[in-house]
Amino acid sequence: MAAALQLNVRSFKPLQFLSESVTKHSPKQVAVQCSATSPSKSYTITLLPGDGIGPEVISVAKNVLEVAGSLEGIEFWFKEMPVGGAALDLTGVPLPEETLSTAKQSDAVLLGAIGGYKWDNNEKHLKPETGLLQLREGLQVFANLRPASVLPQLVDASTLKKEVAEGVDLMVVRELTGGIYFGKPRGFSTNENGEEIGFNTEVYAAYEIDRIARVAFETARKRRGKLCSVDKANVLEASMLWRKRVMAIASEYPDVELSHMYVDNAAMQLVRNPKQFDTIVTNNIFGDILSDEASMITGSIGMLPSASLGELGPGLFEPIHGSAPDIAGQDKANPLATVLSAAMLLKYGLGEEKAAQRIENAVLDTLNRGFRTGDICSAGNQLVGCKEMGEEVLKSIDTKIPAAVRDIFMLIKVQTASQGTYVIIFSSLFLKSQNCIINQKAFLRSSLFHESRPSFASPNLLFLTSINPRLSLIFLIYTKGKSGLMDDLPDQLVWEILDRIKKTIDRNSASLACKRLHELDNRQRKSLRVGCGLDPANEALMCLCNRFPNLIKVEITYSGWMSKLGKQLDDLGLLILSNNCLFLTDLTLSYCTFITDAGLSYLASCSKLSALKLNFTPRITGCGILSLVVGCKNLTVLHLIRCLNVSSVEWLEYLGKLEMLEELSIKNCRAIGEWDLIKLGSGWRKLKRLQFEVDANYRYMKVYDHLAVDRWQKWWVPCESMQELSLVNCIISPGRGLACILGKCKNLEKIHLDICVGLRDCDIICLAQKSSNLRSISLRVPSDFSLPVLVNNPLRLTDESLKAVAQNCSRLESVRLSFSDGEFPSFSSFTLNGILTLIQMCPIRELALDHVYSFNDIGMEALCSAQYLQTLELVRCQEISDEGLQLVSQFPQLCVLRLSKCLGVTDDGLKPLVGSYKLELLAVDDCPQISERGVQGAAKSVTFKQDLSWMY
Ligand SMILES: NC(=O)C1=CN([C@@H]2O[C@H](COP(=O)(O)OP(=O)(O)OC[C@H]3O[C@@H](n4cnc5c(N)ncnc54)[C@H](O)[C@@H]3O)[C@@H](O)[C@H]2O)C=CC1
Ligand SMILES: CC(C)CC(=O)C(=O)O
Repeated sequence: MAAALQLNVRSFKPLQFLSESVTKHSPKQVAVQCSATSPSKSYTITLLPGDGIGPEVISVAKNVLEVAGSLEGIEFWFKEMPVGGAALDLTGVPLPEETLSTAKQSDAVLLGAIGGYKWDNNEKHLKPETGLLQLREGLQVFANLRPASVLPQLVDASTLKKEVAEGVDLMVVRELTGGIYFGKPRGFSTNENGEEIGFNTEVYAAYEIDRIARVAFETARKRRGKLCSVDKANVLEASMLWRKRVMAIASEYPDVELSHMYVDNAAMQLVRNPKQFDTIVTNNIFGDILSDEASMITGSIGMLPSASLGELGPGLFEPIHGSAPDIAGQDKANPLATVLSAAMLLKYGLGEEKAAQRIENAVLDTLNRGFRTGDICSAGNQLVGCKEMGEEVLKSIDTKIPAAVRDIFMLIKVQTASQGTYVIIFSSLFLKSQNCIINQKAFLRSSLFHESRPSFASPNLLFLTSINPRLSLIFLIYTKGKSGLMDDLPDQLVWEILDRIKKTIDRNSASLACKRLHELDNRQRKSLRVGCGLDPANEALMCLCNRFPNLIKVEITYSGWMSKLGKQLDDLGLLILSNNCLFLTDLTLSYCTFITDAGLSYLASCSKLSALKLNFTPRITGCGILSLVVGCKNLTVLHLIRCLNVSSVEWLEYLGKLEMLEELSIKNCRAIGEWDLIKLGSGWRKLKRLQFEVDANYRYMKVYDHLAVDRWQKWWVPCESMQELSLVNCIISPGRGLACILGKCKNLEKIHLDICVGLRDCDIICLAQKSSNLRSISLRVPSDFSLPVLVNNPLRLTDESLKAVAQNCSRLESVRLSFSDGEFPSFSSFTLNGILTLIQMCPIRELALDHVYSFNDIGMEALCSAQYLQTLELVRCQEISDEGLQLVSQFPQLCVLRLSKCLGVTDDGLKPLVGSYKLELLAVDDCPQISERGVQGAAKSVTFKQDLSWMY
C-alpha cells in the first residue's frame, strides 16, 4: 500500500509533498525503536542492500534514518529484501516477486546498489541490472531527481578548477522508465550477411515526455527558474518528439526559462561551465550518463543521491553510484550518497522535511569537522572508512549546539559541555586557508560572534594556541557564568577533546600545557610505544605504567639499540607490565634481547592478553611460550619472528586444542619446520591468517622431515576460515603437508607463495577451484637452481596455473608474479599467453611483474584494454621497449607506474606522458637509460633514483 500520493503530475510541487502522517505497521515486522521522543508517526521502509558496497552504505543510512527519525518522533519499520545479484544467488532471479510486492506495500524504498563481476556474463534476464530495471518499472517511478551541488567543503575534491566548480548547484531530472533501456524491439539477431547483431530501440510516447517535462518545470520553478532540455534532436526521431512536447508543455510554465541543448554539447558544457545549468531534463540514457558526469564536478560519485518518484505508490531512493566491486567489502565506500538519499526519502517520499534537514545538516557538519572517505579526501582532512563516516554523521545529527555558533567558522568539533558552555575546536589549517587571523581580541569583538549570541556578552576565553606550534588544533573554550578555566569543564568534555587529538606528540604537548588535560590523558591513554629511551629501563617502565593505568596496547622495541644507550628492559620489566597493566591485551616485544622464558612466564598472568608479537627475542624457547599460552587462554594472535631458540612446539599443540587462534605468524624461526604446523590440529578451524616463512639461509642445513610431512595426508586440516595465507621458502610436497591446505581454503582472499619449492600446477589449480573469493595472488617462482629437495618433482609452474586462476577467481584484483632469477623468454614457465589470460579475464587493479622476461611490448598493448588497472609495477622486465612504454598513456585507469631496473626503456618511452598529468605517481628506480630530466612532468608526482650497482 502506498504511504501517500507522491506525484500529482499536473500540480507537482516537490517541496509540498507533505504526506499525511500515516500510522500503520505490519505485525510481521520487527520494530526498530529509538527513544529520544516517543514516536507519533510510523513508516514502513523496504531496504534493498543489493550487492558490492550496497549493504555497507545501506547499513549506515539505516542507522541515520533511525536516529534522525527518533529525534523527530518518527518510528520506522524496516523490511530488508534481496535484489540484484544477492537475489540471484538466493532465489535464481534478480527481482523476486516477494521483493517487489514488499516494496510496493511500503511507504518508501531505499536501495544500495546492484551488480558485480560474478554475474557480468549472465544472460540478460539473469543480470542484476535487469532486476533494478524491473523494480523501477514495477514501482512506476518515472521521474528520477538527481541533484548535484558542489559543497564548499568539497571544492578541492572536484576534478575541475576551483573557479569552475565553486557554486555549482544543478538538478538533473531523468526520465526513468522509458527510452532505450526499455524500448522494444531489442535483442540479438543476425543481419543479411549472417553477422551477429545486437539492437535496442529508443522510443518515447508523448504522454511519457509530457509527464517528465511537468516534473522538470515544477522543479525548475522551485529553484532558479531555468530549465535546459537535453536531447539529440538533430539525429534521433525520439528526440525530435521530445523537443516538440517539452516546448508544448512550456506554455504551462511561462515563468520558467526554457532552453534546449544537444547531449554531446551538454556533456562538454557540464565540464566547461557547469554553473550555467539550473535544472536539466533529459531521457533515461542521457540522464544516466550526464548525472554521473555531474557527480565528478561535485567531488565524487559517492556523494550524489537520487529520488525516483511516480504518480502513485512508494518512491525509490538510491545513490547514483553502482556497487563499486573494486572497493566492496573493504570499508572504503563513501556512504554519504546513500545517507543523502535517505534524506530525500524523508523529504520527497514521506514529507518529513525536518528530519530530512537534520540529515542534510549532519552531513555538512561531518564534512566541516574534516572527516572524509578516500574518494573525497584531501590534505588536512581525516581519512575514515565507511563505518566511521557513518558514526560521525550520527554524532552530528544529535548535536545541540546553536546553529549560529556553528556557522561562525568551520568547526572541527563543537560540543556542549554544560548549559551555556561551549568548546569550539578550530582546525588551524582551515583557518589559515580562510585567511582568518587568529587573534583572540579581534574574535571577541567580531560582530559575528556577538550577533549570533548576544548573551555571550563577556565570554571568558582560553586559548591553547601557544602550546606547541606543531599542534594542529586550536581550542577556544567559552564558558558562560563560569570562570572559563579548563578546570571548570566536565570530565567527559575534556576526555572528548583528548579523544580528538590522535598524534602522540600533540597529546604530550596538550597534557603538558594543562593539569586537567594531563590528568585525563593519563587515564585515557590506551597505547604506548617505547624503546631505547627507557632509561633506566625497568624504573622508567614502572613510572609509565603508574601514569597510564589503562593501557591496552604496549609495544617495546629496541631496534637500533647500542649498549651505550643503557641497559635493556629485562624479565623484571615484564613482571612490572603484568602487575601494573591490568588491561593489557596487545603486546609487541621487538629486539628485546635480554628477555628470557622467565619473563614470558610472568606474562602468563595477563589474563586479557589476546595478541603477542615477539620479533627477535633470541633467548626465549618453546618452554617459555608454553608457559605463556597455558596462562593466557584468550590468545588469538601470535607472531614469532626470528625467535631462534624456539624448537619444541608443545605450545602449538596446546593452542590448537584451545581453538582460539585467528592469526599465526612464524617467520625465520629456524627450528620450526613446515611439518610442525600439523600440531595445530583442530586449532586450524578458526585460523584466518597464517604466515610461515622459512629462513632461506638455513633451509638446507636442517633435515626436511619427510616422515612428519607424510602424516599430513592422514589428517584432515580444517582450514575453511583461512582468509590470508603467506608461505615463504617452504617446501610443498606433492599431495602432502602444506599442499593439503592449498586446496581447502574456500574463504581465501589473499595468497602469497614465495619461492615455495615443489609447488605444482595441480596445487594452484586446486587452490583456484576452491577459492572463488580470491582477490590477491602473489607468486614468486623459485629458480631452476633451487636445491631439488624433492628430486622427482617438477619445479615449474605453467600457464595452466594462471588460466585456472583466471577462470575461477572472478574477483581477483591484485596480481604479483616474480621469478627469483631472470627467466629468459624461451625458458619461461609463465608465457605471455598465461599472463594475458589473467589480464583479460579478471578485474585487475594492481599488477606487478618482476623478472618476467616473457612480458613484452605485446603485453603492454594488451594492458590498453585493462579497464580496472590502476597500478603497474615493472621490475627487470627487460623485453619492454620504448614502444611498449609509450602505450601507458592509453591505459584507461592507470594512475601509478613504477619502473625498476628496466634496461630497454629510455626517456623516449615516457614522452607521451610528459605534460599529460595522466599519472598520479611515476617512480623510476635504477633504470640506466632513463634520466632525471626525462621523468620531469611525466606525472603529478615523480620520484627518481639511479643506483646502477645492481648491473655490475
Ligand atoms: N544503481 C545501481 O545499482 C547501479 C549499478 N551499477 C552496477 O555496478 C557495477 C559497477 O559499475 P561501475 O560502472 O564500476 O560503476 P560504480 O558506480 O559502481 O563505480 C565507478 C567508480 O566509482 C567508485 N565509487 C562508486 N561508488 C562509490 C562510493 N560510494 N564511494 C567511493 N567510491 C565509489 C567505484 O569504486 C568505481 O571506481 C556494475 O555491475 C554496474 O552494472 C552501475 C551503476 C548504477
Ligand atoms: C545499473 C543500470 C540498471 C542503470 C544505471 O546505470 C543507473 O540507472 O544508474
